[in-house]
Amino acid sequence: MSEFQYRNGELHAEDVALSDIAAQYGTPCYVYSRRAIEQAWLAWDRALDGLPHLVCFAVKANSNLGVLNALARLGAGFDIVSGGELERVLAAGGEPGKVVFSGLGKTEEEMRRALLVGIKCFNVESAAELERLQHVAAELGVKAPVSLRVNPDVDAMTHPYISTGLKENKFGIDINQALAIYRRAAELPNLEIVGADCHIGSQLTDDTPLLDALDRMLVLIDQLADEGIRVRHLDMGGGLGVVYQNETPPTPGEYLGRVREKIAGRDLTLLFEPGRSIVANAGVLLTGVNLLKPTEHRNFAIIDAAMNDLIRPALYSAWMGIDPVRPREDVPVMQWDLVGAICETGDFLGKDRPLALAEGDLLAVRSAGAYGFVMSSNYNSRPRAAEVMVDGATSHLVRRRETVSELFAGESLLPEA
Ligand SMILES: Cc1ncc(COP(=O)(O)O)c(C=O)c1O
Ligand SMILES: N[C@@H](CCCC[NH3+])C(=O)O
Repeated sequence: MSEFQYRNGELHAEDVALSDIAAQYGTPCYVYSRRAIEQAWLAWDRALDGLPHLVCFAVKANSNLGVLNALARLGAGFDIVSGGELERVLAAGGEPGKVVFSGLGKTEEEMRRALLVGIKCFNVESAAELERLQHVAAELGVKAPVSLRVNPDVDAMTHPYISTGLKENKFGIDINQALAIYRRAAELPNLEIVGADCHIGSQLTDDTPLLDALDRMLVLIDQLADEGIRVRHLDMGGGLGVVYQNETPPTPGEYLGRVREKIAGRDLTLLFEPGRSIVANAGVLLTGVNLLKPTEHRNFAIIDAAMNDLIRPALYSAWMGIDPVRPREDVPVMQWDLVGAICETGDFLGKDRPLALAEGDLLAVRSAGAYGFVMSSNYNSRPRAAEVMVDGATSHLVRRRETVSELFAGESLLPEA
């Protein structure tokens, strides 16, 4: 059940009215529900009950320290893709031994830091990265735990920008080359092969491609075993879709039930890296209506959030639900384009939405907990929004709104002539 519900004619986050949050922290503002985040992670964890497993939240989906801290307290693992994400996990109280490091461009410095704090595994995406990791681990005199991220060449049937498991995508090691690169890894003295992994794309609304990828990974694991290379864990990445509009993705329980059948009888620890399915529907972007501009052709509602705050509609033509915080009946319903104040025609959060609007109204952009704030920018020198975590009847500011002077901190004027 959503933690964002109408009560007494007003949209609430858990037990807090969104209008109170807007009054206290201003808009635009991201609002997360701690209960929703916890329930979503627990749904994954409980569906794997009885199997050795670790559910590693994909930090890229939402890296706010408050969000990571809530998950760390549940015992979550974390999937990171940069040194910056590693530092966030550590600052949020995450256990380094539950961190897997994905990403195709790890630097020596990032590898060194991850080895020193003792992460669980490096998901290696190329032969060149393997050699680099060997070199860094040798310098430190340690063994690096390694899994190869395999590109299984399956079509995730999702938006092309978020499909990652096809031969033509830049991610992972071609499944046909995986055996050879595993053999090489087995020869390198400062590497220890611990796993195999893949991630084929995001916002998958059907689990057939995920299960096809699983079949391919199991064949590879058997081939490796025939060569005496034992893989202890299989990491199937993230990718499970959520409902934005009228999609019908499987629940984690349904998907993992099918995974369970396929791996029955195997001595394998299962890892997953869900991002969106943990946080998307645990967050909204709260925004105010700044000005109304009805024209002969379109009706524009200029809101105080823009594509710099939430880029999904502009970047992927993503549809996000947009609801009034306090629905009103004193003005007629009209078709509105909800646009930001940025100088780009692509700066909209929704188009053709039937809404009854007046200046000063508050709107909630739904399903904004994943790939929302993390993809925000300062374009048009706009300070980034605040982030608030609701927990029952209380709210905590988990990131304050940026100030304008922070926008140019670190920049400098030219030297005197
Ligand atoms: C390697 C990796 N793991 C996990 C994820 C998380 O994916 P999602 O948010 O779709 O669950 C991604 C992003 O798609 C990814 O690239
Ligand atoms: N940013 C994308 C998902 C990217 C997945 C990252 N591997 C989105 O909002 O849908």
